Amino acid sequence: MTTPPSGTEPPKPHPDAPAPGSALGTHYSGCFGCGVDHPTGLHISAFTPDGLSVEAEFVVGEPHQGAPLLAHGGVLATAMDEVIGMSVWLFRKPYVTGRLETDFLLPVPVGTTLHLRAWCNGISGRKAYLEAEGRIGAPDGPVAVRAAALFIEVEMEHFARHGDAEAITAEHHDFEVNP
Ligand SMILES: CCCCCCCCCCCC(=O)SCCNC(=O)CCNC(=O)[C@H](O)C(C)(C)COP(=O)(O)OP(=O)(O)OC[C@H]1O[C@@H](n2cnc3c(N)ncnc32)[C@H](O)[C@@H]1OP(=O)(O)O
Repeated sequence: MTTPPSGTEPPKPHPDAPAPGSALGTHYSGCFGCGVDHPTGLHISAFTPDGLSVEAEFVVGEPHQGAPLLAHGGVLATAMDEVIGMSVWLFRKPYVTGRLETDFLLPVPVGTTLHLRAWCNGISGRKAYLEAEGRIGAPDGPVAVRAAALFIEVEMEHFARHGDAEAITAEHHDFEVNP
């Protein structure tokens, strides 16, 4: 379910994608994954090396523990969901996570810098097929976490109908919500 149908081409950068090397802002200041105003969130900040994929560093801290001095798997899955969500946002359409598969390959001690990377393998209709990995200590370090995801394209109206329309219009002036 997270593998693109055969024949699906890898996507090309959107004409309005950020330039290679650009930092990516938060999609919502209150987001648990990337929100700058979230009091206890992961505060992931990322950049795109090529307008197609996303890279970020996440330092595992004491608030992220499951077992003593080891990262909680759910926190790591959240970090993967976040960088994958950032990468699909590069295609300039709103998507939500439909399915997220996560493999935990190595324990991740508190104090570790996880080097995260997310990319898209293909888009077919409303479905985007994405992957991510988290490597310990360096961009070419050992892979500790791997994820595969199916994201589903929605209308901006999805967030207004199920969430907070005013917060969306306040932070997304480039989208028309509930015209
Ligand atoms: C302001 C900020 C902006 C930007 C905001 C960016 C936020 C990013 C945040 C990080 C990412 C998140 O955590 S997002 C939050 C977590 N996710 C959610 O809350 C999503 C909750 N689920 C839903 O709202 C819904 O189930 C949807 C939208 C995913 C799908 O509902 P729908 O629109 O009615 O469409 P539906 O017909 O059911 O599905 C469309 C196609 O996808 C397939 N499909 C759907 N779900 C799945 C699934 N889990 N596994 C496999 N396949 C699936 C269906 O079989 C179908 O295939 P076919 O029959 O066409 O072949």
